[in-house]
Amino acid sequence: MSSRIAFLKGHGTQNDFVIVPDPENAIDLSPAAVAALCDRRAGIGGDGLLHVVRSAAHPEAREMAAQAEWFMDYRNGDGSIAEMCGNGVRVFARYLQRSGHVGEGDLAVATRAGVKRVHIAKAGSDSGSAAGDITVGMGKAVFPDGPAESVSVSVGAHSWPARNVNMGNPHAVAFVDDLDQAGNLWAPPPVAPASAYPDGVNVEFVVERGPRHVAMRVHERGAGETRSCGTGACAVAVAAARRDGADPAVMGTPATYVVDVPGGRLVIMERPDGEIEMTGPAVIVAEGEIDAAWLHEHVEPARP
Ligand SMILES: N[C@@H](CCC[C@H](N)C(=O)O)C(=O)O
Repeated sequence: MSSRIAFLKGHGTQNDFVIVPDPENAIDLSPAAVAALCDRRAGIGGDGLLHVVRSAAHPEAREMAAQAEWFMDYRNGDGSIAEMCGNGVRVFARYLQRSGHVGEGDLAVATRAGVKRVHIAKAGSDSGSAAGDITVGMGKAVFPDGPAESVSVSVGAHSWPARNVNMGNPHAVAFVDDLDQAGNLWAPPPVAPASAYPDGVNVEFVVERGPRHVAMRVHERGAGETRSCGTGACAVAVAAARRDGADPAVMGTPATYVVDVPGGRLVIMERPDGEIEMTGPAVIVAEGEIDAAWLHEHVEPARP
């Protein structure tokens, strides 16, 4: 291992990530090392980490290498692995663009939830965002228990019915009267039955803001309360649509929802075939070098 490891820091609607470019998958990023890098006081700080690896060089992505050159090896801030990160994939694409690996336009990114199609808008176009927004084909939402509210979410003595929505990763979406009712979301709010989520769950609290316009707060599995969650915003948009009686498959037209998060705004469109597109910003804010000796202290020793 060299004595310095390059990193960048970026965010999408303030869901922030440490980015570690490692094309040949040569860096030992143990859960402890990831947690150390994401620590906001003793490390760089981030809700999660984007390990940028060539698909051909990663055992979990090799089969996708023909479709997508790059694999987003996503880790939560506590070091755990997640299947997918919607804000992360936009920031991942922005990194690839900034580093010259790809240009504006279309690209494919391999993730643990399959290959995602990404479109990087031309700078200054479309949304008026200086860097150009990024749109991601997020796939279809799955309702493991059907579209009705099948689980419940609690905060203190208060409990709400919630929808179980899977966007590659698990979500529980609860509509509340006021986002303050969610209280402090650093600890995971209890979700029942726990058996609905054997691997843990991301929990979204949602209020209506207007026609096809909602706002949310989120507790992210493996990170605590974050300022945004892209997969969560998609889960919220489809849950809101079903609540409004808007099913694009039945209507034959897309349903578009604006989802406000504490860190900004995401626009989610569900097509009649169920495919969901998410559009939002992605920003690289810094780059630097990690002292490899410091990181090495956090790498778990190999077991005999
Ligand atoms: N912030 C992400 C989701 C990251 C993974 C999540 N915490 C999980 O464990 O499933 C997003 O933007 O989607």
